[in-house]
Amino acid sequence: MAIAAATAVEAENAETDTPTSRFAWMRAFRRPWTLTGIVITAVFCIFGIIGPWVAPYDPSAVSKATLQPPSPEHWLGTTQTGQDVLSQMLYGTQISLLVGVGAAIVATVLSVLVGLAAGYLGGLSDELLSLLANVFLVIPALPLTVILASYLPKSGSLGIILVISITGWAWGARVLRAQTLSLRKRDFVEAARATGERTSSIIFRDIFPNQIAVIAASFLGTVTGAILTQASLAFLGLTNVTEWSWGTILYWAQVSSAMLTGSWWWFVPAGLAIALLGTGLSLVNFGIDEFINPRLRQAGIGTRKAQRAQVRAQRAKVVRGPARVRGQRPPHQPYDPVTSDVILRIENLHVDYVGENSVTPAVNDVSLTLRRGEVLGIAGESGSGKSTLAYAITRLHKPPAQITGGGIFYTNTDGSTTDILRMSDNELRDFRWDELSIVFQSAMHALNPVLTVGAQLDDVLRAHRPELSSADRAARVVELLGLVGIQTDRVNAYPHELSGGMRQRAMIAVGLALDPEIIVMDEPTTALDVVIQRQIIEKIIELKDRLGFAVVFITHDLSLLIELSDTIAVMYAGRVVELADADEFYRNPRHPYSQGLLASFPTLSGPKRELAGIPGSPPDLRQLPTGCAFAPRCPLAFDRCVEVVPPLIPLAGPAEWRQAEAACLLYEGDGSAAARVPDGIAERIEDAR
Ligand SMILES: Nc1ncnc2c1ncn2[C@@H]1O[C@H](COP(=O)(O)OP(=O)(O)OP(=O)(O)O)[C@@H](O)[C@H]1O
Repeated sequence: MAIAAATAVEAENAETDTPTSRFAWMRAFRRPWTLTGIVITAVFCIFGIIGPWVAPYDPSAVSKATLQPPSPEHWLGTTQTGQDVLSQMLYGTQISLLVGVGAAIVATVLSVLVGLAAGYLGGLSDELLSLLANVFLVIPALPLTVILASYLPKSGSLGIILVISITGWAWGARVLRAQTLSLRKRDFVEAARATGERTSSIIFRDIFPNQIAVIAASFLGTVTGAILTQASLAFLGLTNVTEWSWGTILYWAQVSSAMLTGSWWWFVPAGLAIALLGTGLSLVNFGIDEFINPRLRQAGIGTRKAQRAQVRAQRAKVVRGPARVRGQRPPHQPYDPVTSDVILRIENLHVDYVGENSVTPAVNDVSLTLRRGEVLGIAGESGSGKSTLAYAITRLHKPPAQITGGGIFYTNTDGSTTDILRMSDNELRDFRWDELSIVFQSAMHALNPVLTVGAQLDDVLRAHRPELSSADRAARVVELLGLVGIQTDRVNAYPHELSGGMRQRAMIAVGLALDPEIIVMDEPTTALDVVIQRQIIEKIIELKDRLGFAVVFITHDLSLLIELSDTIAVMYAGRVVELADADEFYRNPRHPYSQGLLASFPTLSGPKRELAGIPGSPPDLRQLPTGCAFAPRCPLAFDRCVEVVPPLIPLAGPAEWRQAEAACLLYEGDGSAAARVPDGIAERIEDAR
C-alpha cells in the first residue's frame, strides 16, 4: 500500500514536472512574429533617441535643391523649400514617439486607477468614477481633441500629450472596470481578502497582474492612436507646425500640394513610419499576451522535457495502486473530555438570503461545538446550507446573505471567548488566518492563475507577518510546501502547472501558513480522483495530529466524512438534524434522513449491498412545509411530524459518546426508542434499520 501511495505521489510530482525555469518567460519573445515586432519597435526607438544626432542636415534649413526625389545626397529627397526629408523624419521620429508614449503613459495610468478602483470598490465610488468615464466616452473624441488643441497654446508636444490623454483614457477605464468586476468575484480574490490582504494589495498584487495583458494591449494601442491623433492634429495645423514630427511633415506636404505634384517622397515616409510602427507594436502585443499568461507560455513552447514529463506521468498513472479500502479509518486521538476543550461554539445561528420578494433561511437555528484538535464533519445534500454555514463562521458571507441571529464564539488561548460576529473589520483581519483559516472548494479557482504558488504563500506571510524578512518568508514558504508534500522546487510553479491534488495541497499550505487553530474546509477534495482524495485526507489527518488544529470539514461524501471526522453534523433544509460521534453515526444513524443518506453510499466495509436513494428532493427553503422539513420524504413520518418542528433531542447511549442528538419526534421522551409513536411505526423503524 505504501508503494502504491508513493507511486501516486511520484505520479503527481511527475505530472507537474513541466519546465518552469526562471527564464521560461523569455521564450514568449522568441516567436518570429513577436521578434519582428520587437525589431521594428526597437529600430524606431533607436532612431527616436539618436535621430537629431545622426540627421545629415538641419531639418529646417532651406536649400536650392527643391523638390528633389531621393538621391545619394538626400536619401529621402527634399521639400519645396529644399529641406532634407530624411533629417525631418529623424527629428520627427523623436517627437512622434514622445507624444505617443507620453500620452499612452498618462492615459493608461488614468484608466488603470479609475477602472480598477471603480470595479473593485463598487458602490458610490464606482458610480462616480463610471459617470466620469461615461461622460468622456459620450463626448466625440475627435471634435473634443480638435477643440482642446485649438484652445491650448501651441506650446508643442506637452499640450498635445495632455489633450490626447484626456480624450483617450475613458475606454480603457471602462474595459478594466468590467474585467475587475468579474475578477473581484473570483475565488482567488475572495481568498486574498480572507487571508487579510489589504485592499491596495489585492488590487495591485492580485487583480492588476491578471489585467496586464489588457493594460499592455491598451497601452500599445494608445501609443499608435496617439501618434495617429498627433499626426491628424498636425495635419490640420492645430499643433506647433515648426516642431518636426511625422504629422508636421504631412502638414507641410499637404499645404505645399505634394500629393498633387506627385512628390511622393515627401509624404510617403511619414505615412509608412506610422503604419510600420503600428504593426510592430501589435506584434509585440502578441508576445506580451504570451508572456503575461503563463498558460499560453506553457502551451506554446511544448519542449521535449515537458513532453517527456507528460509521458512519465501517464505511465505512473497506470501503475497507481488501488484506493485504500474504505473503512480503514486512520486512528484518531481518542476523545478525552478533560483535554478536548471547546474552541468554537456556534449558538442558534440564523443566516438568511434576503431577496426582494422572498427570504431563504439557509441556516436555521444551528448550534454546534468544535473541540480543540478535532474534526467536525458537516454532511447533507446540496442546498442544505453547509457552505452558507462555513461562510458565516468565517464571516465571508456576502449580500444577500445576512446573519440574522445567534452567535459564533471563539475560545482564545487564555480561555476568554470572543464573538466572531461582533469583531470589527480590523479584529477580523487579524483573526482570520492567524486563528481561523479556510481551504476553499476549488483550488484551481482559489489560486491566482498569474502568481506562482510561492508568491501566493508569500503574500499571506507578508500581510500578517510584516516583521519577517524576505529570507525568513522564503524559508517558511519552503517549509510549508514540505509540510503538505509538495516538492520544494515547485515553489516557482504556476497553479496550472500543478496537478489537481498538488493545487489542493498548495491551498492547504496557504491555510496552514500562520499556524491557525481552526481550518474550515469546504469540499476540499471535490473533483479529485479517489487516490488523490485519499492522499489529501491522509495528509490533513497527519497535519492535524502533528500541528493540533481543529477542522470544520464540509463534503457531500459521507464515507469520507466518517473516516475523517470525530463528530458529524447532518444538515437538512438549513437545520442540523443529527449530531453524533462519527463511529456511532456510522454504526447506528438515528435520523431517518441520516439513514437514507448512509443507505445511498457504498458501505465502508462488509458485504456489498444495493444502494438506495432518498425519494423526492429537498424542499424549497423559501416555502418550507409545516412541521419537520423531511416529513414529506420520510418513510417513518406520522401525523405529528407535519405539525411540529422537531428540536434536537438528546439520544440515549453510552456515557463515552461525545454528542448524540437527533431532530426527530421518534426519539421524544427518553431518546432511546420510538415509545411514543403510533402503532406500526416501531416495526417500520426496525425494518428500516
Ligand atoms: N446568493 C444566494 N441567494 C439566494 N439564495 C442562495 C444564495 N446562495 C445560496 N442560496 C440558497 O441557500 C441554500 C443553501 O445553499 P448552500 O450553498 O449553503 O448549500 P450547500 O449545502 O452548501 O450546497 P452545495 O453542497 O451544493 O454547495 C440553498 O437553498 C441555496 O439555494
